[in-house]
Amino acid sequence: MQSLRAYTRLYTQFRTAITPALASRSFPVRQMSVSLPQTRPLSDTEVEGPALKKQKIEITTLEQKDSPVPEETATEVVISLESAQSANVQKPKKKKKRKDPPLPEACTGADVLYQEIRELLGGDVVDKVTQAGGAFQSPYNFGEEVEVKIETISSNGTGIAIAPAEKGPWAIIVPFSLTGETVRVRIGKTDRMYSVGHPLEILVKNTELRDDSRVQCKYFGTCGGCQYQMLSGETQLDLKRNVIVKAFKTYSQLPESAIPPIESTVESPLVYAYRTKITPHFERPPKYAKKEDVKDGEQPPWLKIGFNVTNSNSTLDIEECPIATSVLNEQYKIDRQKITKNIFSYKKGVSLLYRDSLDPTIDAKEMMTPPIDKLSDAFTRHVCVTDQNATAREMIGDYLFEYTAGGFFQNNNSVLPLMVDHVKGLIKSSETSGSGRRPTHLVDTYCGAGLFAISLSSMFDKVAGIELSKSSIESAKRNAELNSISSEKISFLAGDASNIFATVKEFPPQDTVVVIDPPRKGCDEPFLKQLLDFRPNTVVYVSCNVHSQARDVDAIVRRTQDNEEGKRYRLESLRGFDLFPQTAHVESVALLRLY
Ligand SMILES: C[S@@+](CC[C@H](N)C(=O)[O-])C[C@H]1O[C@@H](n2cnc3c(N)ncnc32)[C@H](O)[C@@H]1O
Repeated sequence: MQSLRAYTRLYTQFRTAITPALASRSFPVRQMSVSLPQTRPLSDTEVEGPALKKQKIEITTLEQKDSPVPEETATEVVISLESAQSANVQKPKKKKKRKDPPLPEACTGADVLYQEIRELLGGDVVDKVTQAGGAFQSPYNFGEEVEVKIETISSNGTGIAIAPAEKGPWAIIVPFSLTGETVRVRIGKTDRMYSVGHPLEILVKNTELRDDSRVQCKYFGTCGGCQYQMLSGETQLDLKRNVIVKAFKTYSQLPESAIPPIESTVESPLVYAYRTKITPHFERPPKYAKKEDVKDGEQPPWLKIGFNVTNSNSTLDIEECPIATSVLNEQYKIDRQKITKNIFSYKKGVSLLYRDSLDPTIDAKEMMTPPIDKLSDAFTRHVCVTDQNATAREMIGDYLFEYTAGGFFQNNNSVLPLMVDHVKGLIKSSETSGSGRRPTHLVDTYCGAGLFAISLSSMFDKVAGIELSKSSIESAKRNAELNSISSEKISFLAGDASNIFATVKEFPPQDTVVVIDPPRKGCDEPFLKQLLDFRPNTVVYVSCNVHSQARDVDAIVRRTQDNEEGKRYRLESLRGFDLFPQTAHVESVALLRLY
């Protein structure tokens, strides 16, 4: 009888929590529309930055789930509770004390957030709570509504509030909120030392920074792609500079005197319609779906094609993404209709690819044969490539790059020439502030399709690039050919970045520049060891994750300082580039030189 009461209580709690969701399938959209601007979405995957991954919606227990709650899942849970009631009710098993999951991997988004929460609550306090087994014990109930005041904006772009003293040390992270704002939130999922607070209404706005009329996307406030559309460009650049400052404070132990003044973040010429790759996704039809649901090609409510809802694994249906280029949006619109029509032919969820490309049907050699008529419509026409294995191409500065559409290439080509020019300027400064000599050799590690190796090649006598992806190396070789760089001068190798040093033994380290542009996790120990053994005069470290960059730069500087003999690296320049406007992501370029 007692167990039955327990089930009934749980069932009632559950119904109370999900009633708003059942009233509207787009629960979070409704919630956000109360007070936050309705606007736009985006994003994508892998090593490059803003990431929206396709994930299956799977909700098992009330405690585990976070809004929004899809109706079909709610029904499933109700059925299972009812069948438990009618069956021979077994005594619920005593819950085993759950062991806390391991700490997040260093330098990941989860780790950065945890470190920032530790900093706010106090490391000792957090350690005490953790030892007492309370790191995942939220003082709030799931679904509870509370008012919170935002203390700061985290590096991932969400506001962080601290729970009042009587609740104990705890944080609430609130997407789309700003420092100083008071927000009414609905408590969602719990993580290590924090709860997610879904914003319902901003009671006190930070009018100095926020102007909701800036928002250009109707999905903004719900979609997980953008965080900053309500801010001016200038504020976004300042926040990103601050992310670099914090990263070097937290992830390097370099003294302040060893960190140069961090320059202002370089603005992207395009702040909307800049993104050259998007990867929206959708799930196969749910079990309850019927073919008649797709009447006259109309999209049924259960079909969501788009990106993830912020802080959630569920998909938000998105018709267009204003930060993506127009050719991507045009193709995506057409495909949405086709997918809807054929949705019952999909047996699995799908992640789509949209890549902006110069028209690949035009002969590339012809494009690069002088005189290059850059004004010709045919040569500058952009198309959308959707086949992962097809070739995409773009012009960066005076160089043409081809690559496999599904492979890596930077996603904002409007700002790339500025970043490449900045790297050129850093290298040139060797002649004045460094060795006083022109560096003659370049090693481009993690080179992808050869962006830096090729763009910088005119500055050097010899260039070598290395990259793990064989298809990217094929592209890099072809790009050297397309841009008429001889194989005597430039070579590319497929393999682990650390292997390059064995192949460039004839490169004079004192006249060599090494460019490092690793994936988000940064460099591994074998790479750092080989780099430090080789000891090039100049290192330019480009990164889409300033936290792993700060850790690696620290290792490079301190390990040469610890070595009493010989020269030491100095961090000479640090600057952010806004490759991802409207989001919290920043690309960072560091210069290290041996003295
Ligand atoms: C951030 S991308 C940079 C690519 C290139 N520099 C560019 O800007 O286009 C990082 C690249 O590192 C490659 N990569 C990942 N792990 C690697 C490893 N252990 N050794 C060499 N390359 C690696 C990835 O395939 C990816 O192309």
